[in-house]
Amino acid sequence: MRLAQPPDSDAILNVRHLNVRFGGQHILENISLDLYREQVVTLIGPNGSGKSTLVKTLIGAVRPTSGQVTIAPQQRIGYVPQRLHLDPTLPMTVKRFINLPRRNPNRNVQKALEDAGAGALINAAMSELSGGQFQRVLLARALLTRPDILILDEATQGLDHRGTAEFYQHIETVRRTYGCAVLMVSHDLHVVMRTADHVLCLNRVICCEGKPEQVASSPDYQALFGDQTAQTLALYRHHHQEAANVG
Ligand SMILES: Nc1ncnc2c1ncn2[C@@H]1O[C@H](COP(=O)(O)OP(=O)(O)OP(=O)(O)O)[C@@H](O)[C@H]1O
Repeated sequence: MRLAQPPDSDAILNVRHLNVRFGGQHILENISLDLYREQVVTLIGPNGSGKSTLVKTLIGAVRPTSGQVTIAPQQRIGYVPQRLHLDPTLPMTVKRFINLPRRNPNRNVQKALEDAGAGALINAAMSELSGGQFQRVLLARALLTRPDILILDEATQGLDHRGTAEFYQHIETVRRTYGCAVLMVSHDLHVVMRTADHVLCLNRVICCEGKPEQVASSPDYQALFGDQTAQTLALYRHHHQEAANVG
């Protein structure tokens, strides 16, 4: 049972007893979480477990049936969606896209693109970008607000291993440069184990949470992710052991 907890005043985002129903269906049930400055929290869970719905509730795109989402005053949110479809016949440069719906000073646009690892793409056509380049442009767009909280909904979907690894390197650089908290949905368990400070495993309810290693060895997590878990965890332990031996 999850006990009622008061919001943590050090957190920059609090969720308390959040419930979302669509029609008669309970999609999210009694979700509570805290996000702290510079913390990386990763949300994992099987398909249809409510990850995107939770993210959309946090950014205000879905209204909860009950419960609270509280964001500390003056905290700005940057959001990188799972996917964005643009009409490929629409002639649009990266610069034009990134200035929708509002124009930004050129130096801000260039800086955001550089921070997202897309500095050379400002005059490229959106329709000619690779999947990885496209996602970096979406990241740059989210950075224009200089976010305190960066929220990413499976931003590496469709990227290969290298593209995924590169994208998460940019996220790590961004977290350090902007000092922002990161909340991301990820299916890539290797990335989760390596990069997250805190993992939330969602399956309508939060079925387990904690440091990556704690979550990976939890029976609830293993019931959801099975063998993949054992392999990921073994690799994670191996790397950490090696790092400890070197250090
Ligand atoms: N607007 C909506 N109206 C009705 N049902 C919805 C709506 N949005 C999502 N759902 C349902 O809510 C459930 C959770 O969906 P959600 O997209 O949040 O899951 P997810 O964990 O992000 O899944 P995936 O890993 O496949 O992206 C699904 O059963 C989905 O069909």
